[in-house]
Amino acid sequence: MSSIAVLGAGKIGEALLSGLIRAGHQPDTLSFTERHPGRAKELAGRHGVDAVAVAEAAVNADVLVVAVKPQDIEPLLDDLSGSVAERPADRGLPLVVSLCAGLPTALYESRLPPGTPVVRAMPNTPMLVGEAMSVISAGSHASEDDLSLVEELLASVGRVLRVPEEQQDAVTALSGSGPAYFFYLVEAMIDAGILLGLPRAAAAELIIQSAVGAATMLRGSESHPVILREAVTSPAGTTIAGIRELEKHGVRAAMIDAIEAARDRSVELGRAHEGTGS
Ligand SMILES: NC(=O)C1=CN([C@@H]2O[C@H](COP(=O)(O)OP(=O)(O)OC[C@H]3O[C@@H](n4cnc5c(N)ncnc54)[C@H](OP(=O)(O)O)[C@@H]3O)[C@@H](O)[C@H]2O)C=CC1
Ligand SMILES: O=C(O)[C@@H]1CCC=N1
Repeated sequence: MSSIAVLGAGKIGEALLSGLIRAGHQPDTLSFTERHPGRAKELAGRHGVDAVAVAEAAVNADVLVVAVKPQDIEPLLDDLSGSVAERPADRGLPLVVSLCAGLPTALYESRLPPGTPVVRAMPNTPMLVGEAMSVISAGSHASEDDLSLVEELLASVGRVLRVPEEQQDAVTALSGSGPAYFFYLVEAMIDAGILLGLPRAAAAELIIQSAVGAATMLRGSESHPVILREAVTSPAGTTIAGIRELEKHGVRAAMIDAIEAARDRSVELGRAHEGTGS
């Protein structure tokens, strides 16, 4: 089994560690790096995984998963480029997997030793419960074996799709950020229940179970979401009265604009590092 080091064990890095352990990866094949000793200790205790220095991970791990904020990538790349170059020849180059929104594989390739294989991956937080949607793209030195290894790794915590790298900003907006939009809608619907006088716990149970039921129907059905929605929408009934308000408030257009803005931000995060390569 490949040894995997997660560089930056924040929200998504910890979700990955936790998802991999849940999926049966042995904790002694995993490690992570963190800037704050307190957080490193807490995580090591929670998951039974070793906290290591970036230089140690860069020399020893087979796979380096980069999970820092895009704004923090420059110092990490500086550290990595020196340390990866110090790997013993018989270890070969590590496979670098970037989870960072917006950052192209070309950025890593321009800063790491020549030939370093890089895969860009965009997972999402449902990997915590084995239901991630992860999307992967190969950089110019990543082989089919590299891509398959990342696919296998991420398949242990959810579903995986391959796309050409130019689609990754759109992917980031749709499935990377997507869970946040569902959580936002659920929050808003629970608030509506409170407005209508239901206890918060009851409103939450009604909406969460409805979300799980709707998601299960979407996954299991050959039907388009429109057909499923029409089946709920009775003539002169309650649902159409609600749908009319959603249309009046431009909720569909707002969702399209929101996802377009997220895509644009992903592009912008990548552009911030243009010209920093050697
Ligand atoms: N959250 C999500 O749903 C998803 C996030 N991503 C991507 O994952 C990346 C991380 O996001 P997220 O987990 O939300 O962010 P977090 O800020 O929660 O996690 C990043 C972690 O990396 C640490 N860190 C920063 N620099 C270093 C370094 N040089 N060495 C070791 N640790 C370091 C940070 O420490 P400190 O606290 O000091 O900043 C922080 O704990 C981003 O690039 C994001 O685009 C991708 C898919 C989904
Ligand atoms: O908000 C972000 O930038 C990250 C990337 C996708 C989900 N969270």
